[in-house]
Amino acid sequence: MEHLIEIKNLNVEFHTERAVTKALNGVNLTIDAGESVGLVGESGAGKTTTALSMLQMLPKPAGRFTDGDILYKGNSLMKMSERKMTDIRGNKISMIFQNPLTSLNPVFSVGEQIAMVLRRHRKLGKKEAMKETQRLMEMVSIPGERFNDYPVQFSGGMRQRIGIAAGLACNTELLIADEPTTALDVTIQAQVLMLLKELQKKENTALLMITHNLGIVSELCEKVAVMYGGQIIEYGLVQEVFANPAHPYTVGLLGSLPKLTGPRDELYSIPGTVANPQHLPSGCYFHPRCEHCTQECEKNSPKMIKLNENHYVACFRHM
Ligand SMILES: Nc1ncnc2c1ncn2[C@@H]1O[C@H](COP(=O)(O)OP(=O)(O)OP(=O)(O)O)[C@@H](O)[C@H]1O
Repeated sequence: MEHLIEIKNLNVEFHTERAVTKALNGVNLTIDAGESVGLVGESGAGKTTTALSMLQMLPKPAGRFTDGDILYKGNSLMKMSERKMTDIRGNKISMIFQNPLTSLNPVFSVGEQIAMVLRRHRKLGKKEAMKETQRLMEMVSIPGERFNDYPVQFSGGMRQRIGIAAGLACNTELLIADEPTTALDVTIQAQVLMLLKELQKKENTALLMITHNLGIVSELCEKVAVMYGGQIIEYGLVQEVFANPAHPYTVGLLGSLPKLTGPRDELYSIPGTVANPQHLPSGCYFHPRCEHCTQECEKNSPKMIKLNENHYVACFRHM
């Protein structure tokens, strides 16, 4: 079956006057139609860079693809003309950001902004676009009469729901949500996430959920990809990976979650600091923090291996 998205050995660097940051170091990931995938890992692991690469929106001139490819339904995004890419961006692949105020333009009403997307990508006329915008706003429980209100007139939770409506405006095939609820308080967070899940299922949109929050992944996603040092080091069905984490880093991430039931253990935190992408270690990037580290781990980089149909890991302990 053709994948909706196939990221193959993706390498991205950021070149600044001071340093070269190796943000992505051979990312491999597939997303199929309608599938929901959680992308997790500590700050700096390369999650946002992976997402921006899919939209060909790396900050320029610092961001550079140095190797690999991204296929959208079998076609290379790297080789695509800017015109075709503009059509895919915001139409087939959309992104919801952490703070929707930065992606919503303050000088246009929210209705106008969604309508603009519809007119451009779905070629709707003015009246049709307005009607469709109001339908979308109501789908995320914002009254259609608020079409002419400006972003500042909405609460944070409402703005994020508008972000979701805008993200889904064009029969989007893949919605990328980058920490979409961290700026919201917990009850509103839960509402926005439930809505996202509901709409994703209803519209059969694939979802890439970028988050630090493993609880969100277990609620919302079928699959999970764990990132470390610009690589995916464990991947599989959420139930399988969370029940039997195979990479010591994933074990650490899951161990650092507070338990709601049972005896209260000390909260575990992974020793050491996140790999520095300006000075990556030799061998397995996690080895300086790993309690199972051997000489092999210091020297060589582990390849991703299949543990079973639903579970893959890159760690010498499993080879
Ligand atoms: N425009 C840029 N210029 C230079 N370095 C950058 C730039 N954008 C990102 N980086 C670096 O690339 C690495 C990966 O960053 P990225 O934002 O993808 O991580 P992340 O996993 O999304 O982190 P977070 O969870 O904090 O958002 C980091 O070391 C970051 O400092």
